[in-house]
Amino acid sequence: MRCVRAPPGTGAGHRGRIRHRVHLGVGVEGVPLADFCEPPPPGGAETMAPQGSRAPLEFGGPLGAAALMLLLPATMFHLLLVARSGPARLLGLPPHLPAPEALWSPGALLLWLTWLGLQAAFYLLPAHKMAEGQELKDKSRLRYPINGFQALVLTALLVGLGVSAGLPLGMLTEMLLPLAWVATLTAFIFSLLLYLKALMAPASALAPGGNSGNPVYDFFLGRELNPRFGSFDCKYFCELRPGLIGWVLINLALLVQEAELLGSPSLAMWLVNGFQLLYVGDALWHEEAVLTTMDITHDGFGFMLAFGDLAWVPFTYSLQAQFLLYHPQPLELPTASVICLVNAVGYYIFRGANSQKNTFRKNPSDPRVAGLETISTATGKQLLVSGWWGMVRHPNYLGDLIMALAWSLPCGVSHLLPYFYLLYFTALLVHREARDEQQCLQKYGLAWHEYCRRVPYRIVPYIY
Ligand SMILES: NC(=O)C1=CN([C@@H]2O[C@H](COP(=O)(O)OP(=O)(O)OC[C@H]3O[C@@H](n4cnc5c(N)ncnc54)[C@H](OP(=O)(O)O)[C@@H]3O)[C@@H](O)[C@H]2O)C=CC1
Ligand SMILES: CC(C)CCC[C@@H](C)[C@H]1CC=C2C3=C(CC[C@@]21C)[C@@]1(C)CC[C@H](O)C[C@@H]1CC3
Repeated sequence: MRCVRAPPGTGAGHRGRIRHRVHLGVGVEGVPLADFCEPPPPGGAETMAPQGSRAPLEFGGPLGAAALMLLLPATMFHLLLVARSGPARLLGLPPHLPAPEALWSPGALLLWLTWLGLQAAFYLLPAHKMAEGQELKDKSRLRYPINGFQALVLTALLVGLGVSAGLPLGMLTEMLLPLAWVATLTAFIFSLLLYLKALMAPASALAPGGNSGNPVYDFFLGRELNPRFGSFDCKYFCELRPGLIGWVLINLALLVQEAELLGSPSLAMWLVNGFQLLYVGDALWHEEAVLTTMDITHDGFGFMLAFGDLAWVPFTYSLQAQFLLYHPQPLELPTASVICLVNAVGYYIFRGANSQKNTFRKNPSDPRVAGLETISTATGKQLLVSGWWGMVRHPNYLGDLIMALAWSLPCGVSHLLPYFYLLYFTALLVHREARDEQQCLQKYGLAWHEYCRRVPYRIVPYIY
């Protein structure tokens, strides 16, 4: 990287800030390295990163993408089948493969399309706030409705009305297989349409990674960054609405079904439902924060996210509740209290870290974050180096993982199956953390190196 001194008044200088500013190691003649590094060219850091066919391939390239496209749906169906089997062995074969008619049901298709339509209608309702996304390559910013929490409340009201009018919500648990099947088909068809749409999109609309030229890889990762039909943003809609709200609705149906079978829901089922509802409610309450995640700012919308959002999240994230319906677990109050404490600690770290960063990114002078130590970077942005973000480089992942543990503990320790989410999520976050580090290194260069020196652990203090 060529290094020059940033002229006074540019982003790299940050004169006049009342902040404990940290200098980035020492460059030539004792001038801090941060003040030397050339800011990225107009268009932002994205323009510095290799794009299109020059971008390094992720996920094992086309072969890895093809394998994942088979492996992910296969894993989801394996989990759905094993959860209802007697032995519930994560690593064993399911006792029987479903007959084709157990997978296909026109009723499930109708229900699924109605669900997508309902959530799309809620998305299109007037929003109390419109948020702006990150700056795009062409310097424009997209606008997004902030009404996800409203969609959750409206769904709850509608389901509540339905149940009081006699809707057999518990029956949903018997449709999970055909629903998962139509969700997977929808994800395939949707990704294909998005891929074709992206062939006509201008270069400026393409995602940095998903336009390698290899159709399998690009189909998996997604070619277009923010595919839209008018003002309807497909990726933003799918990331938070049908899948996340569907997840808690499936959980609720499992709770209702358990109550019908046992007379009342078990304490373990209450805990799993409560914890995961808190998580989903929190995500929708802080909906705006999703606009800065790599899924929205970096990844295209292809099979990975379409399948992940529409099928993987509702049908595998509800695994603990599925397991509990078929394998009820006794849970004493003292154990339940300890599990609640674990979830509370996880949530405290997760929310504290996410809110601290979001507040800082919105307004670094906000009194809640103004006293924190920072490192200046050549882009003009700063990196927090104390508070949550001074403990490890991804404190929010740590909190998320602790919560994942709390969601499995109510299922006891007799089976590995309910711990699948914790295992998968650890792998996902380790991989995601590595991808984020790579992107931050491209964005912040030397300043990121300095951050890594100051905060050496990635997710778990003193361990990783
Ligand atoms: N349940 C699930 O399946 C999943 C949950 N999640 C959760 O979603 C949330 C969002 O995660 P994710 O999108 O991965 O990314 P993060 O919220 O962790 O954001 C990473 C970004 O934060 C900024 N940043 C990093 N370090 C600092 C610092 N020291 N000071 C200030 N800014 C910093 C950088 O962006 P910049 O500098 O450009 O602002 C970086 O790219 C997390 O809580 C995660 O646990 C994520 C994936 C899946
Ligand atoms: C199918 C593959 C294994 C990968 C799928 C990944 C997706 C399931 C996740 C990618 C990023 C996600 C985020 C969330 C849910 C899971 C997916 C879609 C959240 C919405 C969960 C709640 C948090 O508060 C915010 C998360 C943002 C990222």
